[in-house]
Amino acid sequence: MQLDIQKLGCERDERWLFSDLDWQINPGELWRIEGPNGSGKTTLLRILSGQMADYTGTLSWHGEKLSRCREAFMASMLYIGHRPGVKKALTALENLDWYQAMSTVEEGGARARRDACFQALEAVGLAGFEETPVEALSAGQQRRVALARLALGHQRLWILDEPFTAIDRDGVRQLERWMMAHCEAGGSVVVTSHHDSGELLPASRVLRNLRFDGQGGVHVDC
Ligand SMILES: Nc1ncnc2c1ncn2[C@@H]1O[C@H](COP(=O)(O)OP(=O)(O)OP(=O)(O)O)[C@@H](O)[C@H]1O
Repeated sequence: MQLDIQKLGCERDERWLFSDLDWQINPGELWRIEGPNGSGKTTLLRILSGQMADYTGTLSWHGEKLSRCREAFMASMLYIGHRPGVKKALTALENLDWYQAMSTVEEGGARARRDACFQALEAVGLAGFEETPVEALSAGQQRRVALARLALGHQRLWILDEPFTAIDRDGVRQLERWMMAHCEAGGSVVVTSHHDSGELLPASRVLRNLRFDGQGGVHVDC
């Protein structure tokens, strides 16, 4: 087991968004989180990714309470929020290089790190835009800079909030392929999307669904 969620609950403005949620995220599973606006999808992802502590219940990572293994958990998890989360004054390459420097153990030095960033930008279709300031990129390209972190990363658990936003059809398919390949290689993905979940995911054997009904109820695929 990877992430074990027991009796999870979150109250906002005197309304329980969800309560008593029991759920397990195992290696090889791709969880699609669905639900109406305001039902609590982003809140759930913020809790899972360790950004929000205002909840009831217990989260465990590989059998250990998250509060006791936070550092190991944060090193194993990649969160990309619904905003691109990139620094607009920096170039695409500088953004990725900075992210790499912050998040990984130095392997092979600065040159190897830079080469990996070039490859990641190429993988998301941004070859030739490496030295472009992010503020001069389109919304979809900015999102692609953020998603390039998936190509760099070594994290087992991906938590992605609305990653398809502003991405064109080819980009959506590519991202779907990455997510499925990640799970088939033993990783896990949790993803929210208002997008009709593309074309590839619905047929994937790794797909599971968690649905908010908008009235405090959550339905988890078995
Ligand atoms: N910082 C906050 N303080 C208080 N309430 C908040 C805060 N952030 C979100 N909420 C409330 O929590 C509820 C759930 O918000 P959340 O963003 O999790 O929903 P969502 O399902 O992701 O919605 P959407 O589909 O619109 O992105 C909303 O009613 C929202 O008003």
